[in-house]
Amino acid sequence: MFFASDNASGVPAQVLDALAQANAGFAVPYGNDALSAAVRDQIRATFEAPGAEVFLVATGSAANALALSVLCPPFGAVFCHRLAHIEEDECGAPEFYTNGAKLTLVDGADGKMTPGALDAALRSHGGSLHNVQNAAVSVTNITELGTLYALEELRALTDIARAHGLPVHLDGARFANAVAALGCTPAEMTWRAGVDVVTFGGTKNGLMGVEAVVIFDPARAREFQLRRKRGGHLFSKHRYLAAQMSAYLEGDLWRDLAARANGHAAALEGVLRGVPGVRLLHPRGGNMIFASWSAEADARARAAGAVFNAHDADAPGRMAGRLVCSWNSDLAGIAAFADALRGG
Ligand SMILES: Cc1ncc(COP(=O)(O)O)c(C=O)c1O
Ligand SMILES: C[C@@H](O)[C@H](N)C(=O)O
Repeated sequence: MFFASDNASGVPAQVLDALAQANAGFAVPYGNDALSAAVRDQIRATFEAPGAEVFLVATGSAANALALSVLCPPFGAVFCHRLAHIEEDECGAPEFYTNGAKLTLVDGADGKMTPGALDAALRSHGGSLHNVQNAAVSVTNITELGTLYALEELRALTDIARAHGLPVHLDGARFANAVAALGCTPAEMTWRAGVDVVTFGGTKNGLMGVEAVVIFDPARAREFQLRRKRGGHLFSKHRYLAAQMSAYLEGDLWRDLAARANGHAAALEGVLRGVPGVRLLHPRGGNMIFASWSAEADARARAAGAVFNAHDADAPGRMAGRLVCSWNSDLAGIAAFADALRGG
């Protein structure tokens, strides 16, 4: 019954095997080794973007903050949902790595910006010398509330950004879960949908700690390279990041792992719908569910060993939780969780 986060999941054997294989002998450092070069090519092929530049880092926050630093100047503003991870959970890293840019927050139900709200925010900001200048738009898919932007919804936002002359960053910490849910290709959810820079997440989907920043405009790549080094995020023993990512891409393991995590969440959703008093708070887009229940049910579940993050409830006296499923969640734990909520 461990639903705290997909950051808590283990690493599949294929990835551990790849690390062991990459451990043989010596390899030149800092990403100049053959395996790192091969992985960059593998990612370009996965995204159908032969001209893209690819950079591996070890955390999603570093990926986001460094990506935004090449899109937004210190006097700029990044427009994002008010619950965006870059706003809520990165301790000011985007503001730090952009040397002071602001995050301008946009509202929208279920963690999703609407084109109208984004356009209104862009029109009402940055109009004069006295304002921070509108500089970029950031979208998360799967969102922080576990919901999903359809391709046409994503395109509607990027069209608004383009109309205002702004680039788009996609926080893809759960990119694989979104692609698996949409049944689309990586290209269709990125450059073909108007995204300029994407973080291709691996850590939540089974890797030990690797995220790939994919920059579709190579003109921005040199600055990213320098900022990654200056920020202390250029791994010297880079082959171990590359080995994880190589296994992840091999045979589309990344899609399979995400489909499994999404499948476990679908099973959990199905069971929860049958538990009296449980309310689902947002449409499930992938591997995360937000739901509420009585205080008594919450106490029973936690006493039974369920581990999950508390969330704002939908009514006084009720409790709520974020339930995150991983590639290696187990169906027995899902059933036990529902039984604990139900009370027997
Ligand atoms: C939507 C989203 N973006 C980015 C991150 C950042 O990842 P990290 O915790 O590796 O910095 C997370 C973390 O889980 C996340 O949920
Ligand atoms: C910080 C926390 O939200 C983390 N990003 C997670 O999704 O578990």
